[in-house]
Amino acid sequence: MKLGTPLSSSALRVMLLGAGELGKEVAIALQRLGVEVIAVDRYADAPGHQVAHRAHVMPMTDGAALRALVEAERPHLIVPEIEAIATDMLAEIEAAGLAEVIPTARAAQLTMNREGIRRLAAEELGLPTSPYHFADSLEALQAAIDGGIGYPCIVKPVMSSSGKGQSTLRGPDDVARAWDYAVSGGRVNQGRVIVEGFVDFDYEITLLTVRAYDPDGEVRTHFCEPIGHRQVAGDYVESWQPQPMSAAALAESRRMAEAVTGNLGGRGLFGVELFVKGDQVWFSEVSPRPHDTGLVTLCSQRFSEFELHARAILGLPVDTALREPGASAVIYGGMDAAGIAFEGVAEALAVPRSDLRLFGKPEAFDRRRMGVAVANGADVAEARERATLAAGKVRPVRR
Ligand SMILES: Nc1ncnc2c1ncn2[C@@H]1O[C@H](COP(=O)(O)OP(=O)(O)OP(=O)(O)O)[C@@H](O)[C@H]1O
Ligand SMILES: NCC(=O)N[C@@H]1O[C@H](COP(=O)([O-])[O-])[C@@H](O)[C@H]1O
Ligand SMILES: [Mg+2]
Repeated sequence: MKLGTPLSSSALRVMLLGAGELGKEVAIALQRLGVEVIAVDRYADAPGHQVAHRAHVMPMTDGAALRALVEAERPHLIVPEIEAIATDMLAEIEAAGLAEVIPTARAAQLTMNREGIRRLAAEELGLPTSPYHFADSLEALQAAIDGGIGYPCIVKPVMSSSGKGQSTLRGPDDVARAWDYAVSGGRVNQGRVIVEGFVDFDYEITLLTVRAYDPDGEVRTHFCEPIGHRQVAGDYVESWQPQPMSAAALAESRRMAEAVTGNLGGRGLFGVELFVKGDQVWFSEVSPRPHDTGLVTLCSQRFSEFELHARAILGLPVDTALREPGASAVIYGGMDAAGIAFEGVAEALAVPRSDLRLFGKPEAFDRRRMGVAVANGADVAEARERATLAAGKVRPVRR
């Protein structure tokens, strides 16, 4: 893949489908390599729009509109960034040779919908997962729970992320509410949910896994150090790297990550989500792109997950080395308001070895992620303490 000069006839053009906080960092990494970046999202002034060469606003679930934009912009690479895209159209675009989809159109299709990736992992690859069932109605959901999934269990829309539409059910009284929330709260309403048996794990990790070309032209799989994280209501609030693990659990995690990313194919960085109890590991899901919990790599690795993704998709070599222990802590909007301001930033940055990203989202919601604090420490415990302290100093306020 030849790098050129942006905005000239030699430009290498990359289109990001989704331009949130993760896409913003990918755009910056690409721009540092002289790539022309076209950022697309469902709303105006998304974080990635603000750092791209061109910005477009459109419903990415509209296949015809997506194709028209690709034909107009002629990107060399299309990089999905969010779980709400007309992936069947991506397959058509790839088949027509209009652009290359990262990592592949098939991978985007399979991971965009929980059913695709879960059936692949559990039924084709034989990876251990939670027990699960899919349901198209409240009655079918109740029947699946009564038929073996039991309580506690977790219900999620088939197309969603960051915990949207997800609830934990403790008993029969919770079922109707969980169904209503799932069909109204997903990123795209498919009228279909997954119900999963609750896995009683000791801890959960994201294993960032990179498929990248070696100098000899072969695709090789590289692993980052495992990232531990804490989730509240299905959304990550804190992550750290490295997560200590037994040698057996780490080996099993890598085996499962290699199996699933190898099947999905293509090149780029993947976030493989795994649950761990002792030496036992369950596959949960995988993002074929940078992962929110991987924001910690902005401070903990020699190259962040965003730089690794950029390098891998451009066909360049990667280095997944940890630099030093680090942690990240999320800053939420804490209110519903547009054009908010941030107080306490100086105090946050006075925390030793800390840094901050404020994403610049035009509108805040109570539980919308608006920024993140990262910090290093002598060990993970110190890094976590600092990141959480720094995040807590930042106070979103109405202007
Ligand atoms: N079967 C399960 N058993 C126990 N905990 C679970 C289960 N499924 C999900 N969780 C918890 O909920 C979190 C979010 O679930 P999941 O990753 O499926 O949602 P998501 O909406 O795709 O989130 P994201 O996009 O942030 O990855 C998990 O990281 C885990 O903490
Ligand atoms: N877990 C997936 C994830 O973190 N995705 C990140 O959140 C953005 C959407 O945020 P928004 O809902 O605030 O617009 C996405 O665009 C992506 O950057
Ligand atoms: Mg997840």
